[in-house]
Amino acid sequence: MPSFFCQKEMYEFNLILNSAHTILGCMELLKRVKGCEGILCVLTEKIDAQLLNAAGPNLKVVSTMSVGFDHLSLDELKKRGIRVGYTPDVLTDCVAELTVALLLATSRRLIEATHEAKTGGWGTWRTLWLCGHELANSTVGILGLGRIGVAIAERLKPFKVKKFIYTDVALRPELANMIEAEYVSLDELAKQSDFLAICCALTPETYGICNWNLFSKMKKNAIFINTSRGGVVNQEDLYEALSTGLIAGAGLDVTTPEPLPTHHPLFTLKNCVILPHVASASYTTRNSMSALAANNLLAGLRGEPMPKELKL
Ligand SMILES: O=C(O)C(=O)CO
Repeated sequence: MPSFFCQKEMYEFNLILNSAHTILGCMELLKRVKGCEGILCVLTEKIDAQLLNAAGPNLKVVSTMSVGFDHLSLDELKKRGIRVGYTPDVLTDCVAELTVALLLATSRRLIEATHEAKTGGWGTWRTLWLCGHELANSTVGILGLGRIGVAIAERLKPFKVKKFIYTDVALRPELANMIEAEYVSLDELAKQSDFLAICCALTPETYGICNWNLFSKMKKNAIFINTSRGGVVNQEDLYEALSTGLIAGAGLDVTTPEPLPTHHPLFTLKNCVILPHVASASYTTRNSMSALAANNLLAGLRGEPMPKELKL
């Protein structure tokens, strides 16, 4: 995990780098942050009251190499006057691209198909074998319309999608106009969507919002795609919806927990495609995220405006 902890000396910053490709244990992390002025973290590191107390009063800035910030206790950071940097925009294209790939892999059953081809299931050509659902003439719903939702819609439009609809805590007229998306209620989003892409941040309001209540209103042919955070989905309800044919399929890049244990029931379902949180995993994007996170950190340490600061 590329975490850095900074202590300012006379002219330079002293970097304490976790260069191991593992998450530091809680006790180790608490030990290492002591006295630091800045922390550069990734989304697996919980920045909560315990960690902030361990860091102590020198801490001025937390820079997360992620667009999501549900791993940060914002109230605690605000209370202590600690500035926060994050990495929006630089990953939008990459996440949108992966979302489209996951949507197609799920709706056209690509993982099942390659498995059949490899393992002898490929017999004579059969009329309905491995049939899926196509985007042409479909209605695509977006739950949480931000930059990423718009980028997904822009990429899906050439597939001849008939209509884009969205819901959010408020109307997003500027973004919606870019993709000619219509605002609907959450119920209507569930009822009308052939493809439902979840793009909202994980907040107390969105925690578990994709639950039986939502799935039970969806179409039987609907494909559910989540590249936001696992916490927005009630996974027991999703399992029930998928295994009983209430909806046609789900593609998940995010789960609860991560990694999802290999014995998890969702892994037993052919109509559930699960990826290990790789939406932003391109060399270009990860480089941009790292550079932005480092620049946010340095600006915060120097008391300068950050390239991307979260307003607390
Ligand atoms: O930046 C984030 O929040 C991610 O989830 C990276 O994919």
